[in-house]
Amino acid sequence: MRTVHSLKELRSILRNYRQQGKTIGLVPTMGNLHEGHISLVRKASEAADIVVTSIFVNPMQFGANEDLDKYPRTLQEDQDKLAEAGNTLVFAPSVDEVYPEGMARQTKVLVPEVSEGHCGASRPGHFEGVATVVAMLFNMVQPDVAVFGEKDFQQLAVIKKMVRDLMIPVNVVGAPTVREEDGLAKSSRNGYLSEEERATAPIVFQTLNRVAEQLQQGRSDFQALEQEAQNVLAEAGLRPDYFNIVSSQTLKPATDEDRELTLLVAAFLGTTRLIDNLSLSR
Ligand SMILES: Nc1ncnc2c1ncn2[C@@H]1O[C@H](COP(=O)(O)OP(=O)(O)OP(=O)(O)O)[C@@H](O)[C@H]1O
Ligand SMILES: CC(C)(CO)[C@@H](O)C(=O)[O-]
Ligand code: BAL
Repeated sequence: MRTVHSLKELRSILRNYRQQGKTIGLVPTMGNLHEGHISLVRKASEAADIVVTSIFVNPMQFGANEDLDKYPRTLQEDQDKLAEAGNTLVFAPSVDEVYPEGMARQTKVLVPEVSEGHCGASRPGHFEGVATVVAMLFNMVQPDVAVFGEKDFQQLAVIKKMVRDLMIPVNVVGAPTVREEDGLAKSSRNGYLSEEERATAPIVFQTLNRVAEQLQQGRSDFQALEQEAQNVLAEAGLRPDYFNIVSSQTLKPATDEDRELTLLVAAFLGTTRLIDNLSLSR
């Protein structure tokens, strides 16, 4: 497995693979890899001949008061895990390589409707940063297939919409959320949790499951359920950001007609912001 830092080198290696008729899979990440990321690499390697994992902590998607500076950067450990998982190439560009003119750039990718609400409301500009860098990664790597985690449900919806609207020739595939034994969704940010916070964190997935059960038992007073869920989280010591019951297709508030529902949640535990989601049919 090789690691490259420059776009020039990346393109030259990929040109070679393409000439050999190989298909290319891309797994975009911000590094500090865990089993969730590795499951995406495995999925990509089933769908394509060679797998490129990008590791880039993208400044454009972080808000001014967010954790850009403290976000864990662990390239050596990440490389070891990727080599073991059968990854072919790591692309780990510097900020200057991706943004040679700095952050005051002209061209941005906006995916308005699907970026509204949920994380889009709490993190203004976040999905603009995500869509822009993912569009750039698609142009840099020109993958046949790209794999993203369902843990970031709204992000996956934004990327799918962007690809359709801009007719980017890539097959975007979602992969299920990998969890700890107690149900907590694996996330690089779990590393910020104190021992006590880590013990509390599974309440997020437990609450998703409890609300899903109630929906399946026929409850359809969505707003009351959302409020109850927020109360449960608050009583456990979290600060809920949102708990929204939405149509899985549109991510708009659920209506009685919707059969496929997704529960989206974000909550702070201390200063750490956890997100999770659960989809159900009824
Ligand atoms: N537990 C997980 N299961 C499956 N995919 C995941 C999981 N966690 C992250 N991913 C996916 O990995 C890709 C890279 O995500 P990222 O590097 O932000 O990881 P993360 O652990 O979610 O980090 P963060 O804590 O910053 O949200 C995304 O497509 C994301 O949805
Ligand atoms: C898709 C992504 C790599 C873009 O920076 C990031 O948002 C992430 O890690 O989910
Ligand atoms: N996992 C999504 C990237 C972010 O939180 O910035």
